[in-house]
Amino acid sequence: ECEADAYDVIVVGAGPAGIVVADRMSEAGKKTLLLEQGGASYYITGGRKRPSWLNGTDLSRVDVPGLYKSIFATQDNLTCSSDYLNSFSGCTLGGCTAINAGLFFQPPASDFDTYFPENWKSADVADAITKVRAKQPFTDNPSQDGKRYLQSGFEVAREWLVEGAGYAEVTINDAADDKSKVFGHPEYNYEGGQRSGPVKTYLQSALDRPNFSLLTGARVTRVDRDGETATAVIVGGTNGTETSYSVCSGSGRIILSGGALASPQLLMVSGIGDPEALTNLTTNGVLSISSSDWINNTAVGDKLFDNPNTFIELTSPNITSYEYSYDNPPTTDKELYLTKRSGPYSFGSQTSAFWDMIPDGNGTIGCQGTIDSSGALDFTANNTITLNVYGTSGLHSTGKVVLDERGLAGASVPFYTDKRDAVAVATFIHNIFAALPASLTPHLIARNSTLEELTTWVSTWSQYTLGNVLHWSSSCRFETCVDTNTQVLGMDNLHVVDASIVPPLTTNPVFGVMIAAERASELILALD
Ligand SMILES: Cc1cc2nc3c(=O)[nH]c(=O)nc-3n(C[C@H](O)[C@H](O)[C@H](O)COP(=O)(O)OP(=O)(O)OC[C@H]3O[C@@H](n4cnc5c(N)ncnc54)[C@H](O)[C@@H]3O)c2cc1C
Repeated sequence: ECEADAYDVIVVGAGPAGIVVADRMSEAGKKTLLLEQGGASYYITGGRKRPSWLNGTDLSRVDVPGLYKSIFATQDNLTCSSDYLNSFSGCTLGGCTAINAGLFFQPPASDFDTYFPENWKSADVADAITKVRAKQPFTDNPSQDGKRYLQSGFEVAREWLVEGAGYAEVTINDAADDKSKVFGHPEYNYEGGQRSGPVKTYLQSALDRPNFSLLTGARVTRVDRDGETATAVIVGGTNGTETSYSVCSGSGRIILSGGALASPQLLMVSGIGDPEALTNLTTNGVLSISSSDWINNTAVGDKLFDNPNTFIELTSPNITSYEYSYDNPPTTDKELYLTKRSGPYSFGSQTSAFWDMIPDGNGTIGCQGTIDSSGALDFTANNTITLNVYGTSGLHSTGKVVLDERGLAGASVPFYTDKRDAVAVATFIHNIFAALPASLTPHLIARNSTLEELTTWVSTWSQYTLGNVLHWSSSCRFETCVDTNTQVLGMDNLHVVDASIVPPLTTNPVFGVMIAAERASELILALD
């Protein structure tokens, strides 16, 4: 009964969420179209951007974990252009999972039980978690020769946090529910010493199905709707041309998976959002839908979240720092990687991760630390490492997705507007500094700083404080922006499934975003 050229499901955006949901829709027999504005990333997708030392291999720069940090220096069209987004983000097959560090931590059950609505509690997402774990490999020991590399920082941190501060050493994803004073080797979604992620797993199973189509270089500019029914997505071409892709009338669904900045933007340019923002879009000539056809909802783009980051530089005579190179890795490390997928280039520079839950009224605020293999900014001498401290779940301060006069999305996230957040992060630092060994010297903040001094320091801007981690989430929340089936409020067949619907997690987002996409797939399929 569906029109010949229409789809059962159109998914906008091939990030981790869009790939998972498109795979599950096609698996269920839906004629599925996945639209991605970016292009090739991993070698298997046709990606060929790489340093010359990878010539002759079946690797692009995306495949090699140790090239992670180079994305901040050269982007090769893997990130979103300033004609599309006012933020640093992945715009390529895999979305940010093609450019990120690959840290892959399962969120604790308490995140679902505390912050998610009915139908999304830990018991409800248990199958979704099992599915992600079955389909997406991860490891805390990525080097294929089985050895751990660049461990001097890990050993110093273990002495400090485990022997000194009483943290438990755990295999992080085996003890996923425990995020109080735990320490371990970071988990990465790598396989065989290479970057994995949904492009290497879910996208490959989708591509094997005849009812699945993937279109790259396809930027969706808006959703066409007939009142409460989404009918098509419009893809912009060069010179203002437009192509329309329709969903089956009566039964089709459109799923927005553009990420926590882009999905609210797509809703707004389709006449769904805060009337003040829609009025601005109209004034600027971006929106031409009459205000009587708007779906007014101030929750679209509201309560955007990112983790506030603090860099702490630490020096110890027992540490040997390691700087990664894009063009010229040391010969032994290059050979180790090329011949055995081993050595420092088999992972993305983080050598340790740890968490604590800081009491906050009747609840808790999650805090995470990760330790990098080198110093940063003004402290790049050898013997130095960088500790990234972020506040995570339970933080109170949030921001907003803001559209500029061109209708492009950017982020406004004023960290620590709620002082409890700064106190929690400062408490985390204060607690671990109480156990800092004499051999480990912190820079810029004294080892005996008071809680008040640390609270002021984390919430005062410098190159080391108030940093964005680029973990955008929570900008289209359950019950105010989407219902618990991920349907946009006021719409019949328009969904948001990506980091936008995920509340602030205790862990880095990707694992949680993939769980959310698995759970959303179950709920969407159950609607038919
Ligand atoms: C530098 C960096 C490092 C990070 N490190 C980690 C890490 O180590 N571990 C971790 O867990 N998280 C990390 N993150 C965050 C994590 O990658 C993101 O939270 C996650 O990828 C979000 O998934 P998503 O599916 O919601 O959106 P995204 O990954 O942003 O994917 C959205 C996709 O949709 C496409 N799209 C958007 N709008 C349109 C449109 N209009 N038309 C067509 N296509 C569109 C985009 O091009 C993009 O490919 C990092 C992020 C960055 C930027």
